[in-house]
Amino acid sequence: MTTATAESQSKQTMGFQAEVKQLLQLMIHSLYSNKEIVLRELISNASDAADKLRFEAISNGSLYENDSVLNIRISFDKDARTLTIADNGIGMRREEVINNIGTIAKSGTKEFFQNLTGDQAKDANLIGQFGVGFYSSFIIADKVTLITRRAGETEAVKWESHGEGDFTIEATEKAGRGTEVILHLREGEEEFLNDWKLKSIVRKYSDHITLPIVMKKSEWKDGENGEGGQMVTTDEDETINKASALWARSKSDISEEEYQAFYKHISHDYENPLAYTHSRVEGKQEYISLLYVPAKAPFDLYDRDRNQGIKLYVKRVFIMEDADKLMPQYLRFVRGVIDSADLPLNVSREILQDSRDVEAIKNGSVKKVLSLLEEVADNKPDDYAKFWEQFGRVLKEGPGEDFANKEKIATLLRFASTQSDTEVQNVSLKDYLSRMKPEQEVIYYITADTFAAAKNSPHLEIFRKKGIEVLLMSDKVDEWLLGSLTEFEGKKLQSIAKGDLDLGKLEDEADKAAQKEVEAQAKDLVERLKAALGDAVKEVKVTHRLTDSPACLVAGEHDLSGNLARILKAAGQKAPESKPILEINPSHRLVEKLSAEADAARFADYAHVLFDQALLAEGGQLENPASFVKRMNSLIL
Ligand SMILES: Nc1ncnc2c1ncn2[C@@H]1O[C@H](COP(=O)(O)OP(=O)(O)OP(=O)(O)O)[C@@H](O)[C@H]1O
Repeated sequence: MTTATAESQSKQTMGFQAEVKQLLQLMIHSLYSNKEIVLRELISNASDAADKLRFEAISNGSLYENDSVLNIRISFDKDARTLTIADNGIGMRREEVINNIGTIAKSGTKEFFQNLTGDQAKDANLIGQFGVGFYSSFIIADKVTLITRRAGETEAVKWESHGEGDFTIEATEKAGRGTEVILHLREGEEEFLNDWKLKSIVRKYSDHITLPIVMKKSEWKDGENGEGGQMVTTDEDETINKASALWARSKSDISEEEYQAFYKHISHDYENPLAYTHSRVEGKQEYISLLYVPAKAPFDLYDRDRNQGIKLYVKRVFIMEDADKLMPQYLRFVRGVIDSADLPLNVSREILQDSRDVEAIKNGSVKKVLSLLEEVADNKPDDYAKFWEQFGRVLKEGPGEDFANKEKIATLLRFASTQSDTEVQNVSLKDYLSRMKPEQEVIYYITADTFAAAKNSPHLEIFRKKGIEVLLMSDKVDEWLLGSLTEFEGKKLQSIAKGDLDLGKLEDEADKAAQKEVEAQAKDLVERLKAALGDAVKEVKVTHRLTDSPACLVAGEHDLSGNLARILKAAGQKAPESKPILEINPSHRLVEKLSAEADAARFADYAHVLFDQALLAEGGQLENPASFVKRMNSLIL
């Protein structure tokens, strides 16, 4: 990944990975107005390094090297124009420095770069989500020196770069373990050499960091001989943040701003969260959870390999960040902290996997998030609409994944419907039930590849005529959802494009008698069509659903819908072969014309065209488009 050109045994110059170069350029330009984040990012890294040391030291106490009071120290040197952020955390070995600081090893890097638009405001937001981390240093520094020693090792490493194309790396000495980042400030960045200003930035961004952030105290010194006084730095240390785990504090002591700042710290998001829930659970399992729902979906929401989301702590000690064990996939957008009082400190990923305690914590946390969403849906519908737009498609994975909470998730789902006929998904199943006709027994829906195909589907004709609402489903995940969500509050969900259409009590006896009569009259035609279409269809029937279109295709009651079969095929999966049923509308002029056609060859052409059109109307693809065109032409001429 990096190209090494050895300059000497001890000092090497190496090129940044191409993506790093690109990111550096972009970042310096688009985040320039956001300089303060540099401190936030570097403090955050220092705090992670301390967490890692604490965790490793559980099994190897000697890593503390007689220095177990962990902290972060910030200092500046006005004359040298440097700002230094130092920690006594885990530190890095030479290869770690090269791998961590010279390359971007994150999942989703490619998607990230593809998403950049060149629009500064939009890109700044994306870069924020991606997490600029250490590289943000170059927003305010034209040279960065990093000196680090891994806990337990003797050799230290010095890394240095101007943030352009390359960096140097060489061996050095460092007494204490941990990392020191020295920013050589750019011209015009003097505010970072101001004691008061630095402290106010640190307080703003890092109050919730659990480590003490220490700076030298400064005090006012009067001038001598009547000259003006000035602030001078003393030798005394001062802790400038609250340094307590925010989630462990009592709710009433935490301000809205602190909750928001903490969210930004753990999520690297620029925006405030949409909602959060903070609770202390006591009883069999004791734990604290502070869980946030973001306002915006991250660019890698659909990347199933991402493992971030929930940080697990045991008695304030950071253990790991592993969304999988603590949140189900369908809630993978949730960010936050879970701090258990019962799990062993040396808990490993394997233990987490099988732990009943962890399962209980997970179940409890899922309930909290679902209740939070319910609360937002009930009390802040505009916020819920925003949530749905960002995460609705992910939540739709829920009923298939989380059987125990199926009903609860179902009440949170929103759909587009024929009620408003717009693409906006804002109809809940409860709304639907409340609008159902008194005689209506099931919830009707249609699935299609696109919203337009669903909305314009011929299958809807009878429903529109009778004023019966139908849910319009066109997200890919809808088919998966409908596989597990088959009823809601005792009412079955029924596809209007599958099986025989039985409108039950929505039809009166006169309707049914008229239908029977049409069927009897079309019996001959149906037989001729079956013979002409042969294997292409499972059956031919007189429709019940169409009023304006000549024909439509319907899947058998127990067959896959045409839409699902196409999704599976596109995904390269084998779908069970099932032939569609062709339903015809004998009162349509085209069908009348077909019925009157005595010439067998022309009749067959009409029959195939009718079938192919019905397939096209529902978003399907013709097996043999050329023969469709040929037939159409022969009929036109
Ligand atoms: N002070 C530090 N001590 C030890 N390791 C560090 C330190 N700073 C950075 N690193 C290492 O360098 C890696 C890259 O840091 P960087 O800030 O670029 O990204 P990150 O922290 O992994 O991601 P993000 O900032 O998006 O959370 C870190 O994951 C960590 O392994």
